[in-house]
Amino acid sequence: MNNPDHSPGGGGPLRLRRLDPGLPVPSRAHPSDAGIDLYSAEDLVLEPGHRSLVGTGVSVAIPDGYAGLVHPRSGLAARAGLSIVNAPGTVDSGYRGEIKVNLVNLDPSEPVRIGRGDRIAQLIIQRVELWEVLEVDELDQTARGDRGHGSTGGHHRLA
Ligand SMILES: O=c1ccn([C@H]2C[C@H](O)[C@@H](COP(=O)(O)OP(=O)(O)OP(=O)(O)O)O2)c(=O)[nH]1
Ligand SMILES: [Mg+2]
Repeated sequence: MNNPDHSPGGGGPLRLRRLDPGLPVPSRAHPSDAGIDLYSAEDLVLEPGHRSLVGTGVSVAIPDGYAGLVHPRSGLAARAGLSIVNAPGTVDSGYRGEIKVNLVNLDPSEPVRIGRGDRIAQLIIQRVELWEVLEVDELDQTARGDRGHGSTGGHHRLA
């Protein structure tokens, strides 16, 4: 359902260059979708367990204070086992090169065929805070302290 209150927000529009004019301009499938779908600039076959850095044919100028996150598409993940090695990939605001996607075939037996012009990933623009790092001698005390990685239990059914 469309949210009547949604607004473009942020510093949009996103300035984008097509390095490959043979591909469409990336867009959202629905106006309020979080992700802008990115196209593959290449034809390729990914064997099970293999990966490839795939061009999208676009570069963007994301304003400082924002980042682009390159997320997998859930349909391709469910149908074919296609994912992204470094999901979500981070596109820094200062980056002006081609956005590339490190695709991986996680299916144990079937190859994945990707055609030029297929939508292989989605770019989500998010605000980020550019905090400085301050080294200190001690951190404040908390109830959790240094306990993590399953310390609260609940994983007894998993091996
Ligand atoms: O999925 C991705 C992730 C990154 N990049 C580009 C944009 C990003 O700004 C740059 C660097 O990414 P990152 O900082 O994740 O990689 P790194 O290994 O730390 O490289 P660098 O030393 O260049 O920062 O690579 C992509 O095109 N696709
Ligand atoms: Mg980096």
